[in-house]
Amino acid sequence: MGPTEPLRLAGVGIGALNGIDLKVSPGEIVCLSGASGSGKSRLLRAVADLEPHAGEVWLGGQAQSQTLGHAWRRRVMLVPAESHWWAETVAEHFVKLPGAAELQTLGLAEDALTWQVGRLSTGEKQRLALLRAVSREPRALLVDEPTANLDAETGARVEAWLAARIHERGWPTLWVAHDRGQIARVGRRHWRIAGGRLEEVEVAWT
Ligand SMILES: Nc1ncnc2c1ncn2[C@@H]1O[C@H](COP(=O)(O)OP(=O)(O)OP(=O)(O)O)[C@@H](O)[C@H]1O
Repeated sequence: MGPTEPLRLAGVGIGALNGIDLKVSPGEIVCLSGASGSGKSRLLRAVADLEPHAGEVWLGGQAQSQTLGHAWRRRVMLVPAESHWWAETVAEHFVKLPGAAELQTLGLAEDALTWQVGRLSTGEKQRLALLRAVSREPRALLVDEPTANLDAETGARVEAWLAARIHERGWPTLWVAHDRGQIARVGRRHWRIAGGRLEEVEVAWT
């Protein structure tokens, strides 16, 4: 059983967004959408404490403002649209190496961990960055368009795998998505940023 702490945004303000109150329960996926440039990524960066912002973010009883940035991000883990890679090979970026079955589920070659980072395609980077984040056992997840660079079939696999991990581990999750089908499949709640405001949209169950 995973941790069971909610993630709570209390009066968060960044850029054009102000006074955002949002509670994400353990294992719950809240989808965020909005036009390009509306502030989705910045909001995730604020929740990850990567940009100065107004308001407070809570992970259970722990306040972001009372926690060192790196310790906070170890728990409230952001997987940005463009992942960062600093060492030469893929495996060096993992604290705990994923098994062959997990690589296969994500459509990755079984020797992908031995690869040089420089040869990774955009979609391979995206999948390996998700795997890396999940394998670090965070307490909450922030994912920015996790299937954006993938073909439909691989995207569907990654989506199902990620949603299953989130539910299994009990991570409260903010998931930036554009695809209505994806939002309906993974999210119980959907918030859209429009005109500098966050508004709740009814999730169309299919
Ligand atoms: N550090 C910053 N200071 C000021 N403005 C910024 C900063 N970072 C981003 N912005 C601006 O804030 C707005 C929101 O950016 P953000 O990256 O959050 O958009 P987004 O909704 O994620 O868009 P996309 O879907 O294109 O990724 C953009 O107009 C961007 O140029």
